[in-house]
Amino acid sequence: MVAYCVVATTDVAEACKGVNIAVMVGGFPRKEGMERKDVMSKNVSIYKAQASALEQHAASDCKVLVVANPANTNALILKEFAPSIPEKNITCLTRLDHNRALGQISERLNVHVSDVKNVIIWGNHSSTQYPDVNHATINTNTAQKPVKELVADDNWLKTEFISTVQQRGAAIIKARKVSSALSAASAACDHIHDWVLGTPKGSWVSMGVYSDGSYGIQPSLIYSFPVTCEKGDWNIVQGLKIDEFSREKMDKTAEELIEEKTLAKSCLN
Ligand SMILES: NC(=O)c1ccc[n+]([C@@H]2O[C@H](COP(=O)([O-])OP(=O)(O)OC[C@H]3O[C@@H](n4cnc5c(N)ncnc54)[C@H](O)[C@@H]3O)[C@@H](O)[C@H]2O)c1
Ligand SMILES: O=C(O)C[C@H](O)C(=O)O
Repeated sequence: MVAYCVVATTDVAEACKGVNIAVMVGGFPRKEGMERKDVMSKNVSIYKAQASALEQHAASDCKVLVVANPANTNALILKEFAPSIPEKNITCLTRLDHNRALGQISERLNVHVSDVKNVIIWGNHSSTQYPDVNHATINTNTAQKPVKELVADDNWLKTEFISTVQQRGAAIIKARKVSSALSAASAACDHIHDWVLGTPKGSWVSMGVYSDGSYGIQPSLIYSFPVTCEKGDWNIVQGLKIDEFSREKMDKTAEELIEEKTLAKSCLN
């Protein structure tokens, strides 16, 4: 028999005691008209305190998923102030953007969302993120076909598709006056599920992870990459061909993360 027990507490030490998986949703959320980095100073101090609590009280193998915005930079602050948690155990949520990209393609092609795979979200969970379908495929009855070939509209893929995914969070806030809830929770479950149990063979997902310099992205940023997961570990998918259009978009979102990192550091002083 498995015994479940929920501890509801406002004591951060008690909340972090012995945890193996920490999903960090606490924070000051973005309101209509704000960019995610506008909530930086409030969240930097929250993440500094929560990192220290995890550092002191969490299990040594604790896996951390930062959801609260600005998610990538909050995760970076958390990493700085929880030095004993391995850097591979600190991630942020871009799976929501990944799922949104799958959803846009599935609608466009009128196929089931589970038949679309290997989209990529590069970079920041912000309006500079780069949703990339260059390597994405669709399962048809007979074969796997490239999304680019089936959509057959490069202009749509390079403009409306990208901006719809980039702006989806803002569109939800405009419509609801609060940020996405169920889709974000579902994406957080997807992220942890695949991280712990593994990604299906031949598929990857997007996760915000500590850059090791792959694809020329500056190390020491939390940047969203395509990853495969196995036995509780993620690995960045290597060797994907990057064209000039993608390179520019990937660098632009990295630049924003470098700016956020500088801003976050200035908030700490
Ligand atoms: N990465 C993503 O894909 C994604 C998706 C949806 C929402 N978000 C972000 O997730 C966060 C939560 O969103 P929400 O709609 O649930 O917001 P919310 O305001 O309903 O919840 C935030 C919670 O944080 C708590 N909080 C405030 N200060 C705190 C502190 N110092 N320590 C601990 N907790 C504190 C608040 O009491 C509140 O319960 C926001 O930052 C939002 O922007 C991210
Ligand atoms: O956009 C936001 O601030 C909320 C969330 O990050 C989202 O993408 O829905």
